[in-house]
Amino acid sequence: MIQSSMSALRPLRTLLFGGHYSLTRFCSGFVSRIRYINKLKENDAACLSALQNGHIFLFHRLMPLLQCSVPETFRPIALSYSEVQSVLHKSGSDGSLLKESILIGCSEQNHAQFCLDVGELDPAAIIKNCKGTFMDLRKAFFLLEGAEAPLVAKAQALLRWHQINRFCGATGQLTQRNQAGSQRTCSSSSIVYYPKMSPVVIVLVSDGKRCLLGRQSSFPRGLYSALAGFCDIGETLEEALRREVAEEVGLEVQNIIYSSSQHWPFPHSSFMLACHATVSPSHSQLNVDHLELEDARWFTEEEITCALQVKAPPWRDHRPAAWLPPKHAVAHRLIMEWKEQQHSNDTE
Ligand SMILES: NC(=O)C1=CN([C@@H]2O[C@H](COP(=O)(O)OP(=O)(O)OC[C@H]3O[C@@H](n4cnc5c(N)ncnc54)[C@H](OP(=O)(O)O)[C@@H]3O)[C@@H](O)[C@H]2O)C=CC1
Ligand SMILES: [Mg+2]
Repeated sequence: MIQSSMSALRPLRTLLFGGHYSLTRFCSGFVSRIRYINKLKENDAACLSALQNGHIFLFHRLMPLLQCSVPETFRPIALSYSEVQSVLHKSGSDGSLLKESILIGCSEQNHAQFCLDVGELDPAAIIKNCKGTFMDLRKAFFLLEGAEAPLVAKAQALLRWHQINRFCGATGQLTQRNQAGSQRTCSSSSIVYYPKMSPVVIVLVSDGKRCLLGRQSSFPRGLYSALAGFCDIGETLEEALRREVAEEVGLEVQNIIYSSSQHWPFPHSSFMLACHATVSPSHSQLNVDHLELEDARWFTEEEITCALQVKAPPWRDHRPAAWLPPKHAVAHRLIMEWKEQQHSNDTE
């Protein structure tokens, strides 16, 4: 089903070193992969050839095709070009759809990776032929392991971006994509459009002994998370963060410390910038804006430890126990970092 890594290396070597590659140079895997992806974005013919030797992840109306190996363990299915050709053929398509595949990356085994939305075709035939299932990303994202969740999220974000950027905002004309799908151009206005992410700040506020979590009414029952909000045009990260906390809970934060970032596929494609911040205990009185948040409250370390043990909301309880975002979410990372910090404070 999956091509051997040696055969997939050939196009990469030829492209980078014109066939006279040096093994020593080639062995710097990370740099080679990055440059390979960059070449594929610039060179349509090379990208088409990489597609013929690459791995393709199928989606149906933005739902990834997943295979369940062990109960509750899902993986995206990597298909070869000929396998997708055969699947399309069996679904009554002539295979020309394959050219619409979008480049998403390059595996550590040097397979160029692509995604393709087959939303026009009957999903039942594809599911039967691939022995998989198309699953809503909101559910799939949390069932996938390690590096596969961000890859699937990136693929879905790119597919969505292409679906909603078919026309130029200035001329109303159709835009054309390059083969990699890394940009779209309007031939009439010459405007080049690139895939976009919306910057979002997310912050775990601490008063020294407790951390602040909130929930929107749209969250699953009992789920609490760090405060988050979209950056306005012209704002710095720090300004957006101070504004969001002031708007949502009426506090003025200090000591902003950057933690990490992540691409987040919801609601569309967000670039989460995660930070820690503090307020003094004497200025920790909350004034929650209930138009934005259903609830916000301070959690002790003990309460956080309990909440981390709740795996899913206890549906029958009238007031369900609080539970926290899963490991994939940068909010989870902020909470774990805060917990560690509490321990190092105790041992100082
Ligand atoms: N990865 C993680 O750990 C976490 C991720 N998140 C993500 O952060 C995102 C932002 O948090 P949230 O509290 O909802 O944000 P906000 O507090 O900014 O509130 C969301 C509202 O902001 C308005 N808005 C402004 N700019 C945009 C934009 N570019 N795109 C969409 N809406 C915009 C919309 O209002 P209107 O509808 O009135 O136009 C929207 O309903 C969430 O979508 C969530 O998925 C949140 C918590 C944890
Ligand atoms: Mg918010």
